[in-house]
Amino acid sequence: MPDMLRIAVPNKGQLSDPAVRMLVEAGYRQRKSSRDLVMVDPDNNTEFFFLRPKDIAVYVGEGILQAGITGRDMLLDSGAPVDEVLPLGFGGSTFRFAAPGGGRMKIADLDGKRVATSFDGLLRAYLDEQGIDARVIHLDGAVESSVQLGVADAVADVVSTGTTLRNAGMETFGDPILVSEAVVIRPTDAPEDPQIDQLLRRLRGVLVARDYVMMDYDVHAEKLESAVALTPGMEGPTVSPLHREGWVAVRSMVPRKDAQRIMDDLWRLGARAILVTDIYACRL
Ligand SMILES: Nc1ncnc2c1ncn2[C@@H]1O[C@H](COP(=O)(O)OP(=O)(O)OP(=O)(O)O)[C@@H](O)[C@H]1O
Ligand SMILES: O=P(O)(O)OC[C@H]1O[C@H](OP(=O)(O)OP(=O)(O)O)[C@H](O)[C@@H]1O
Ligand SMILES: [Mg+2]
Repeated sequence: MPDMLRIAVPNKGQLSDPAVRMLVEAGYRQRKSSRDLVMVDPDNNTEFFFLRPKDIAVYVGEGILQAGITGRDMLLDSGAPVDEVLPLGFGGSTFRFAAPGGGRMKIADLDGKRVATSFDGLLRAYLDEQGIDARVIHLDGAVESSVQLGVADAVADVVSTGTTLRNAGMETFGDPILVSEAVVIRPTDAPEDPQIDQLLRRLRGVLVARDYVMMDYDVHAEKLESAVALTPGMEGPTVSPLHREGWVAVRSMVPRKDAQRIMDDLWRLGARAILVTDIYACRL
């Protein structure tokens, strides 16, 4: 038996629940209480450590844990020797500048100003790259209040819906510094690991099961080529004979978001008995 795989999972914050949900969908056991710090899953020879999202890159970078789930923004902010190996499609956000009256500001206006953030590493790197000489004020959270309270002139912060900024009377300006989402990270130059490959295959399977549905339909053989052009599938659809002269049954994966439009198009083409079902799990 190989050593137990050790994986870091966010213990709180925006990424915690969706990360746990995804691991459960991938067949892993998860903690019962939000106070548990460690959870052993003997069936999968895996141990999960519940850690602060910002610390996860540090643990993985030190090689203590073989992989972790964190935000791309946190990974880059940490400067730890870790690589992003799989984007996970949740925890989507942008990292942006904002200030009162930001609508009329440019990034160059930050020269000589104070900018508050919880992501010093990211912000400093960006300011240096842009050649802007601003003072970085580190805050642990609730950064949006800093301007109103007079400790900063602008902020660089995580923006999702923009509600928090709006409520603080601020507007974003400049291009986003970074577009982020939850990602799986591994130590830089980590060796091949069959257990990690299996974890990643399972997570990719969850992503596909979420994004795709299975579509079945019957169509006249004469229309098969046009129908298949609408539902090309992953490696070509399965076509089986029907017990009805001149007709075939087709089965193909289609993107979930396009399913209704494809059903309409197939119907117009003369396809019938069009069925859509969820994919519970998959390995492609
Ligand atoms: N409102 C949001 N919507 C989506 N993703 C978000 C949102 N806020 C933060 N994130 C993302 O979630 C990740 C974790 O951020 P979160 O704010 O939960 O951690 P945190 O507040 O710094 O954690 P803690 O303060 O508990 O250490 C980051 O990658 C961030 O980009
Ligand atoms: O654009 P919005 O949809 O309003 O979301 C963005 C806010 O969400 C996060 O805060 P969180 O709730 O994690 O609090 P924190 O300041 O303690 O990190 C982030 O730091 C922003 O403040
Ligand atoms: Mg937060």
